[in-house]
Amino acid sequence: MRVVGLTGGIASGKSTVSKELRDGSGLPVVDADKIARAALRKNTPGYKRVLKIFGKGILLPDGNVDREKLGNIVFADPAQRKLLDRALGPVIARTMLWDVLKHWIAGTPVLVLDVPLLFETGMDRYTSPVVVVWVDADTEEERLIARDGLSQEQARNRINSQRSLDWKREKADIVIDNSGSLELTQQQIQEFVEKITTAPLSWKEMLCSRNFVGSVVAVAIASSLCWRLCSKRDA
Ligand SMILES: CC(C)(COP(=O)(O)OP(=O)(O)OC[C@H]1O[C@@H](n2cnc3c(N)ncnc32)[C@H](O)[C@@H]1O)[C@@H](O)C(=O)NCCC(=O)NCCS
Ligand SMILES: Nc1ncnc2c1ncn2[C@@H]1O[C@H](COP(=O)(O)OP(=O)(O)OP(=O)(O)O)[C@@H](O)[C@H]1O
Repeated sequence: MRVVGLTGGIASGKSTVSKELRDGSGLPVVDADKIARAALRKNTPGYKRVLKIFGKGILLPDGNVDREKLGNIVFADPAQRKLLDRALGPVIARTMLWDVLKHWIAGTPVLVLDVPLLFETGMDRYTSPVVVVWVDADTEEERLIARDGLSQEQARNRINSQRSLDWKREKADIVIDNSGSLELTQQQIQEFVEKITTAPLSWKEMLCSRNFVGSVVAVAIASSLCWRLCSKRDA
């Protein structure tokens, strides 16, 4: 299975690109933001861990986490953000791993992991190619403010809580420049989909493929059975 990493900055257009990959090209996408949202749902283990750290002050009257309030706390203070990352990181990582495994078992040929913190968490080591959705800094800030109704300070805090988009761009295998129109972005997506669905498998992808692992396991079981039968017969 080819596991493609999709990342970028906050509001750079990852969801826009991943929606196009899913709906336009039929590629399955594992969405880390969606998993993170589920991990904070009321009374889940993630919710309980976060509540222990941040206290009941981050709750809405109905007991759900006030995401805006928690966001304002963690994006204004790196130490608080680290606490949240430590509480939710393992829960998110476990769910993602499980999702990848399900796709591997089902024989999915190409899977996209949409992970905002792909580089920051080191997950880029397990994905290839790594696709970075890039926009210039002014456009990123404008789109973030327009989408989430944030003040400029709130938007800057959120942007600065991640590695810069230019740094991510340097580390990318493929860059999608989403500073222009959606049509221009769609053209780039089509070119990249063509590349990832037709490129031959690397040796790492072949070693991890379901068929290869299946064959190794089958040979191991068969030789162990043979060995047992032969040693019984000789005894
Ligand atoms: C702080 C929270 C409650 C704010 O919720 P809110 O609805 O305002 O934002 P949302 O979840 O839609 O995230 C928007 C974007 O913020 C950025 N972001 C989210 N968490 C982090 C983080 N810990 N560090 C840096 N950037 C982050 C991402 O680019 C993400 O796409 C929420 O972001 C959260 O629970 N974050 C921790 C989980 C996490 O690390 N998510 C990223 C998955 S890799
Ligand atoms: N090419 C584009 N032209 C105009 N607006 C765009 C373009 N691409 C995305 N947008 C808008 O910019 C905003 C941010 O895009 P999107 O939500 O896809 O970013 P994201 O990287 O997934 O954000 P986050 O990191 O917060 O999850 C959205 O309101 C989206 O509609």
